[in-house]
Amino acid sequence: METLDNAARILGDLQDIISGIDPEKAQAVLSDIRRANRVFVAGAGRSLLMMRAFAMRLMHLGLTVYVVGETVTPAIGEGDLLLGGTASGETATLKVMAQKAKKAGARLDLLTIYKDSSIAKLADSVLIVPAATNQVEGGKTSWQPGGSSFEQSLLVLLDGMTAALAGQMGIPLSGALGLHANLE
Ligand SMILES: O=P(O)(O)OC[C@H]1O[C@](O)(CO)[C@@H](O)[C@@H]1O
Repeated sequence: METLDNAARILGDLQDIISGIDPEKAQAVLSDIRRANRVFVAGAGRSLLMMRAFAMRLMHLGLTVYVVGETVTPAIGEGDLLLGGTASGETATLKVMAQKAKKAGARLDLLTIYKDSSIAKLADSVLIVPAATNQVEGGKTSWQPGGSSFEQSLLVLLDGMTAALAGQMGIPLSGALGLHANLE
């Protein structure tokens, strides 16, 4: 039962976190995704895994999307969007990517907990995910390790965004898997 009690506690936390997200800011990111020539997603560790999952869904919807760091990911430039996911907003590798993307003329949207973080300060648009980490930094402290509550929130938020995007593009979600990899 301990496992299921913990899972239920996570679901309760997620409910609070998701309901604390600004819907207008979420729509702004969604509009940026639709407007972009190409979308590049980036992050580190488990945050990157969640961004990867979102990239797959954007591909399913027919958008041109790349994961930064993949061998086949091309140069970013004007008209493109770099969408970063980072709990701390301070991860060094993502900061360098953000700086380079801005220099190349791309737009930078960031999903993070901290609006005053150094990567958030570089961003054109910041969507705050009011999760917590296990660091004691002024605000909340999570009972879970590292950025777990942020990472879980990211997956749920981005799946919600996928459904909204599909609706706005007139694509039935149930039929959105036609482009899914057939070599697996
Ligand atoms: O989400 P952030 O703050 O960029 O941190 C990423 C780090 O967090 C982790 O995803 C673990 O929670 C690590 O794998 C990674 O190093």
